[in-house]
Parts: sequence; structure tokens; C-alpha cells
Amino acid sequence: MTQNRLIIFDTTLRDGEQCPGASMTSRQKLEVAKQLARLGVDVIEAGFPVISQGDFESVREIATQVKGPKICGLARCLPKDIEAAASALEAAGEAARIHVFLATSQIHRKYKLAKDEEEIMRIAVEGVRLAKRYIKDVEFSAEDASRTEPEFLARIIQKVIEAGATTVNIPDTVGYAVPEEFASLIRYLFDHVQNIDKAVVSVHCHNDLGLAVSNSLAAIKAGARQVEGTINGIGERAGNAALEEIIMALHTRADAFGKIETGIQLKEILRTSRLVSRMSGLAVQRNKAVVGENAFAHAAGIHQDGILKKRETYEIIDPKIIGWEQSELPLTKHSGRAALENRLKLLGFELEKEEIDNIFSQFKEIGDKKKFVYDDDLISLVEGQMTRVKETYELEYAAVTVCSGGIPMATIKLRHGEEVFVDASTGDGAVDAAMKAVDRITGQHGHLVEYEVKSVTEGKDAIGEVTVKVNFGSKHLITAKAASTDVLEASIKAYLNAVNKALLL
Ligand SMILES: CC(=O)SCCNC(=O)CCNC(=O)[C@H](O)C(C)(C)COP(=O)(O)OP(=O)(O)OC[C@H]1O[C@@H](n2cnc3c(N)ncnc32)[C@H](O)[C@@H]1OP(=O)(O)O
Ligand SMILES: CC(C)C(=O)C(=O)O
Repeated sequence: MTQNRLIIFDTTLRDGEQCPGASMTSRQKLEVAKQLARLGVDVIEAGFPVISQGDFESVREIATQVKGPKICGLARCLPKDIEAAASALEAAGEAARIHVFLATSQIHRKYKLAKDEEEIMRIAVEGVRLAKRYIKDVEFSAEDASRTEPEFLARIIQKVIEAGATTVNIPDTVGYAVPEEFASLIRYLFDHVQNIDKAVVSVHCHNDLGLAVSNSLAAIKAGARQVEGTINGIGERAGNAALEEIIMALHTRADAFGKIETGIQLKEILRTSRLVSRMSGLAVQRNKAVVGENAFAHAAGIHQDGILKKRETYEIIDPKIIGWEQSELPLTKHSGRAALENRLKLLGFELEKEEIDNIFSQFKEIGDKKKFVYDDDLISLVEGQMTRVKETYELEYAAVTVCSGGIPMATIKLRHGEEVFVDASTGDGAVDAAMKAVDRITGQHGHLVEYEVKSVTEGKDAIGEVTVKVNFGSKHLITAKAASTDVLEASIKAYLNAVNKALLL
């Protein structure tokens, strides 16, 4: 391996599964392990075999079936743990790794383990030696390393390497470290552990302060050549370092981190994230970097315009290289003309500037009422635009009161050129009352032959599209439509459209 090759150690199936509610069945874990192999991780920590028969079986199954990466099992520095791990990993042969750990910080030594430094040193060395009897590839983790006295940490790391550890892991177990300090600790170990070149230095960061990825990257810059983490950053408490974020940071900012190589197949990243989310039952937050639904969705009009002119104006990663189909430009009230026009073109509509202007103002009105403006909403707006006639009368205002057992009453205000007319009417229902009020102003007398309301999209805030067929005397059966998030408004506008059409005949 070259000096710049970074070993990617995935612990989704061990530390990731420690996330409350993320437990997976053996079958699910096997499926995730196969996908991690396709992703190209170097080591899969498949579980902690001593903790349950289920974990033992799933490590054994993964060790038997998954080829490519090393398969690793976790163990405390206890013979029963090490023996269980060695036994579960047997089928992996040369690809097996055993991972023994022991806490080294003062607080863990004193309160959790009730052991002094020398005892901790002895137990760690004995744990590594015993593991080494079963498996050549032994990783030792100094749990809570970032809160351990650096001098003691350096001594214990030196001793476990002498005992045969091939990887020494420096965990920030409780997510306490900050990047510059963590990088200094790694540099300190390179400077103070005499045999450090005999092992790979690894880091394993937790996210309690939201710094897991930053700390991991700082450690890589300081010389760590194995990084541990999980897909989607799942794990104990606030989780582990998200591997997909580390990988994409290294890929995107080679100028900042140097040319670090990994065996990762970038195009498998999204698929892996989605599989882990489904199998663990843990949803990925929408705004999560790299794999969240919004990671490549641009909502602001200015950004959408920039993206349409040159993707790189607002995107530092090409979403296609990690498995996304493309960036998204969702239409919302924040969108501008550029995004609207682009979407209309993709829907196959070539419209005049004036038509787009009309649709744009209606689009903004809908955007104020609904979270998203969907394609079907747009199609309905375009249809309205195409069937639009010169508006002799325009609706300025409508108020309709309906109360159970009472008589519906509508007040309508219409503009006719410079003039404004207001009138009111009762009716057999809200729509009937409104239509009669329109008739009183316009002098038309329409008879509603057909009336249909349909929802254009799903959801409570969906646009309602109203189609009316109105008879203005036997020869004039006129069809007209209108759409609005308020079906009563759509009904009045549809009827008024019919009246305007009749006036043009
Ligand atoms: C930072 C990490 O993520 S470490 C990994 C954490 N993962 C897990 O804990 C996996 C799930 N755990 C379990 O199923 C259980 O805790 C088991 C099976 C591991 C142990 O269960 P129990 O024997 O009932 O012990 P319990 O969990 O109550 O306490 C842990 C014991 O392990 C000891 N221990 C903790 N770490 C180590 C270690 N690295 N080496 C040796 N002993 C250790 C503790 O001192 C304590 O021993 P004590 O009971 O003599 O005080
Ligand atoms: C076992 C070790 C690596 C661990 O999970 C931690 O310290 O967080």
C-alpha cells in the first residue's frame, strides 16, 4: 500500500447498530455487508460476537459469504470475547481481523474499570497477545483515547504494537475532541511512539459536538491512514463519522487534503446509504450532506438560475458520480422565471413571453399557498392560459357565506375596464349564489348544464380544477375551466370564463 492509501473501516454493522432502534436481523446485516463490499470498503466490522447468539451468527455468516473486504469482529480484552470473535471469524481465513479494545482515560480507568495504569497496560497487552494466537490481523483500540493523558496513551500504544497489534485505533469515544487538538494528538503519537511505523494509525470519531467528520479529516491530514465510520453517520448517541462525507471531502478537496487514495466506488454511495437507511429503519435527514434528499435540490430562484447556466455555480459535487440521477430544481414560491421556464420546456411547452408572464404570476400565487408546485399544477396553468379568452370581466373579489340551514349568499366584485361593479345574490348553494351574482352584473343568464371538480395533484393543498358547461340560450353551450387551490374561487372563475366567452360570440 502506498503512503497515501487510506483504509476505510466500516462499522455500520457494529457501532452503527448500537444506535437505539437500529438493530438489524442477520439477513439484513448480510445484505448490508454485501453492499459495503460493492462500495469497496476495506474492512467491515460485522459485529461483537460475544454479545448475543444473533451477533455471533451474523458475524459468522458475513465471514462465510462476503468476499473482498476484511471481516472484523469486536472483543473486550477478555478471553471469552476474543475466543467468540475468533470462532465467528474462522470462515474469513486470511481476511479475518480481530478488534480488541480497552479504555485508557483516567475517568474510565478509575470509575468504569477500577484499574490503575499498570493493570490497564497489562490487560491490553494480554488481550492483543491472545487475539494474535488466533488471528494475524489484530487491531487495538484505546477507548476514550482523546481524553487519555497523551504520555500514557503513547506508552500503551507502543506496548500493544510490541505485542503484535497491526492497527492502533485512537477513538474520540465521546466526541469531545476538536480538530486541531485531535490532529496534534495524532502527531504526538507519531513523534513519541518509537515503533509507530509497525502499525497503521486509525481514528474513530463520534459526533457529540457535530465534529466527527472534521476531526477524522484533521487526523488524516496529520497522518492517520485508517478511518473508521458508518454509512449515514449512524451510531451510538449522536452517531459516528459519516463515511460518505469523509470520502467526498477527500475526493472534492484533494487540494486541501493531498491526493489520498481509497478503494471506494463512488457510484455506490447513494445506493449504500439508502439500503442502510431501509435496513436500520433510520431515515436520513433531508439536509444531510451527500446523501440527504435535499443535498442536490436547489430551491432558490437565484440558485436555480445559476445551476441552469452552469451547474458548478452552486454544486461542488457532480451528483451523478455518487449515484444520483441529477440535481433537482423543485418549484416553490422561491423559484424564479428561469426555473419555471425550464420546467415548462421539459414538459414540452414552448410559450410566448407574455404567456409565461401570466403563468408566472399565477405560479407565485399558488406557491404562496402550497409547499411545492407540481408538474400537473403547471399543466393546469398552461391549459388555462391556452383556453383563455379576452377578459371582458375580471374577478376582483368574491365573498360567499354558507351556514348550515341558512340561505347561501354571495357578494361579487367584477372589473370591466376602468369600472368596478359589485352585486350580491342568494342561491340554492354557494356556487349557484355566486353565479347569480355574476349574472346580475354582466346581464347574462347562464344555465349550468355540467359542473365537474377534480383535484390536479394529491394532498389537502392540491389545486382543484373546475370545468363548467353553460347554456346561454339554446345555441350557445360553452365549456370553460379554471383552477385554484380554493375550489369555490375556481368555480366562480370558470363560470366567469364562460360568460366572457359568451360575450365574444
Ligand atoms: C465505545 C464502545 O462502543 S464499546 C462497545 C460497546 N458495545 C456494547 O456494549 C455491545 C452490547 N453490550 C452487551 O451486550 C453487554 O454489555 C456485554 C455482553 C458486552 C457485557 O455484558 P455484562 O457482562 O452483563 O456486563 P455489563 O454490560 O453490565 O458491564 C460491562 C462489563 O465489561 C467490562 N468491560 C468494559 N470494557 C471492557 C474491556 N474493554 N475489556 C474488559 N472488560 C471490559 C466492564 O468493566 C464491566 O465489567 P464489570 O461488570 O466487571 O464491572
Ligand atoms: C470500540 C471503540 C473503537 C469504540 O467504539 C469507541 O471508542 O467509540
